Amino acid sequence: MVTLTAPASTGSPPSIADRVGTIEWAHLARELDAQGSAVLAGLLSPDECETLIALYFREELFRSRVVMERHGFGRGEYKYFAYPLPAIVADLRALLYPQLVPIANRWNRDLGLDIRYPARHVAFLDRCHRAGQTKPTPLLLRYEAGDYNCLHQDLYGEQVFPLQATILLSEPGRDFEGGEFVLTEQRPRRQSRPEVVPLRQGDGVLFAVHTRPVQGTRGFYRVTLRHGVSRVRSGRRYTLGIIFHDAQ
Ligand SMILES: O=C(O)CCC(=O)C(=O)O
Ligand SMILES: [Fe+2]
Repeated sequence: MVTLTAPASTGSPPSIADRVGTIEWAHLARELDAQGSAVLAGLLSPDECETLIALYFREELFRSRVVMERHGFGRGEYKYFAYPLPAIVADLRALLYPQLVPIANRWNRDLGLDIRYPARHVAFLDRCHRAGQTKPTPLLLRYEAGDYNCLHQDLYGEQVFPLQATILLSEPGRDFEGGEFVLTEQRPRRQSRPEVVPLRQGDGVLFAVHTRPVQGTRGFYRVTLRHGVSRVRSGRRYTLGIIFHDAQ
């Protein structure tokens, strides 16, 4: 886990760029290599979380709403932002991406894949758009008591950036109970490994979208990841999802 420096009590919190800049990316990369996920503690302030939750009710900001039960995805709902993204969402997406590119490129090399990612997010989006993936994928999710999110992978076409982020906007214990962020890792010819990632309000979790390399005794092998959310027992839970590829 990487803990970000708490904003000074006077003045405004540091910009997203300053916060992303102070993250110990080398440490985070080791965590991602070891576990397939890593926590960014205190990525957003409580005020920023509440502001993002309030956006959920501004219909004009979104391109679509998905009721998960209708598709067998679980229970609860989410909304995909339309372009232009709200500034804080656009900033997180554009600023986290370049930090993740070296990890993504190394993972592809270790998996024997030819694809490499450009240093800037606009260049990767251009690649997505040319492949017909033009719709924005950042989303807000909302869960109430009894809701959950089935294990899944956020793939939206052949263009895939192999890491993504989810930020918990609600405070566990106060706003909701249950609703844990869960990852599973399926290893070749072995049973799946579950991992629950404890998060507080404002914490982000970075994780592999679909596959990642794991160092074995005879080189790297590929594991398959899925993520989801256990049942919310009470209250309401909101998250912000940042996916770096666009959708068809
Ligand atoms: O609500 C969550 O914690 C998971 C959200 C999710 O599936 C995503 O961000 O892609
Ligand atoms: Fe997801």
